[in-house]
Amino acid sequence: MCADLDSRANIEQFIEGFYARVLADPELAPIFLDVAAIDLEVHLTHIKDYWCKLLLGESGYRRHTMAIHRELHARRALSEQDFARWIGLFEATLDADYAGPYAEKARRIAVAIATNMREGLPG
Ligand code: HEM
Repeated sequence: MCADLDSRANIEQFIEGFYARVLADPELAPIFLDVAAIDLEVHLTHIKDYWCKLLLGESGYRRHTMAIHRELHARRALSEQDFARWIGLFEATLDADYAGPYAEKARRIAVAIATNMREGLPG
């Protein structure tokens, strides 16, 4: 049976699965590992808090996501194709193991934020 994204434990597991795919992607992985040179553990903590805020209403995440992507975009332009890949991997992770109202909410939010983010970046 598929799990829903209705608890922190399930959201954390989903994010681990999503990042396994992102960091195995030949186009997206270098943006995280070379351009941003993330500290994976710190980054994953932020991402997990972010999705727990969006889906569960938790208040742990208080950072300026758009400004972070604007800075990133200035160093390495984030293209339409990059966003399509990001969404594709997000949805593939959902479709493999998750189902239910929270999983569908995550899908809708991810697509909406990706669209807004893309439209909010210059060029
Ligand atoms: C082309 C698509 C995307 C790429 C390549 C991308 C890449 C990145 C990278 C490299 C970072 C780390 C930046 C740094 O620490 O300097 C980051 C942070 C983050 N991204 Fe994205 N991103 C994309 C789309 C999205 C979307 C659509 C969302 C939301 C639905 C999102 C949410 C976040 C969050 C919450 C952070 C953490 C920021 C923090 O440190 O607080 N990203 N992203």
